[in-house]
Amino acid sequence: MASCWAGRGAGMEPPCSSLPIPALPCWAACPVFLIQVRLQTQTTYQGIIDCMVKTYRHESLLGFFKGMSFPIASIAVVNSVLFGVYSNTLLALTTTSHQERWAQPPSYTHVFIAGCTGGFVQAYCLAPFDLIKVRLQNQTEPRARPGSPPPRYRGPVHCAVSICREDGPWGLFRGAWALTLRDTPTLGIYFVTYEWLCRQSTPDRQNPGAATVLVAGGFAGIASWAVATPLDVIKSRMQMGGLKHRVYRGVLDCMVSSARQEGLGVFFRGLTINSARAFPVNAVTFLTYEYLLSSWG
Ligand SMILES: C[N+](C)(C)CCCC[C@H](N)C(=O)O
Repeated sequence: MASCWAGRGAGMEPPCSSLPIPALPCWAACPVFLIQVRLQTQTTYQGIIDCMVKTYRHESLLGFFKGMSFPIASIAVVNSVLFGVYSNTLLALTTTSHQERWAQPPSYTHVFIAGCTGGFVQAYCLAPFDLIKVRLQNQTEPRARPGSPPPRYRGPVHCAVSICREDGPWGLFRGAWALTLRDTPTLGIYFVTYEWLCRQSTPDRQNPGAATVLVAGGFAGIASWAVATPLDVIKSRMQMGGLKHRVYRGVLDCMVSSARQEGLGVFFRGLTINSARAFPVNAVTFLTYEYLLSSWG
């Protein structure tokens, strides 16, 4: 069996099914994504509970799952790009193979550069999926209730086609620059936090155990979301530009006018809910990554 799981003592087995693991936390995380996006882009809610109650009253339980089928389908692709670019950049920078990664750990600078590179590349793969998710999640119309005005987008494909028709194919990349600014440095921080926590809690040159990987992955997610939230707010607002929001001239314009109108607190909207979601999602993500690396690497 894989090297990562080998040196950890008798009875330590890798998880039996690795690929389907992220599916469950992803679906469970849908309502959290929806609340986060609405809190960040709409001013009608007083907080998490208020947003949940209003969404439930107006759109029923199904309302919480709006806009997620498409991004969930894309998660495998986006994560493969991120982790693939990250580990290959690290390989190119350090010439240490995956198997020797814990015995000859790369420097934190190399981990940071590889994380930033992965973040930069994945941002452009993620951009169209994320745009569609944000647009659909911001539709507050109840589903198919006779007599009520129809929502602007009927589903992810209709949303993509409408954006292409209105703004051309590049319209699918609206907000992509803010997304790149959000993900490039914060994914560097993500991988550095993970590596640091693993190394702190594992004896020198040994592979981290499954519990260590889960905890380190969870905290890496929280740390990177804590830093990313201000730009996440800006990204979501720019993606909504032209719909419920005014069109911003750029990232800076969006930052300045949001802060002027709503105060500095605007940059931390969705932080609590993001962090609560980030722990389990990223714990499972890293466990799956380590398992796959050790069995294929
Ligand atoms: C860089 N940024 C903070 C945006 C995301 C970092 C973690 C990515 C993970 N797929 C998640 O959804 O939590």
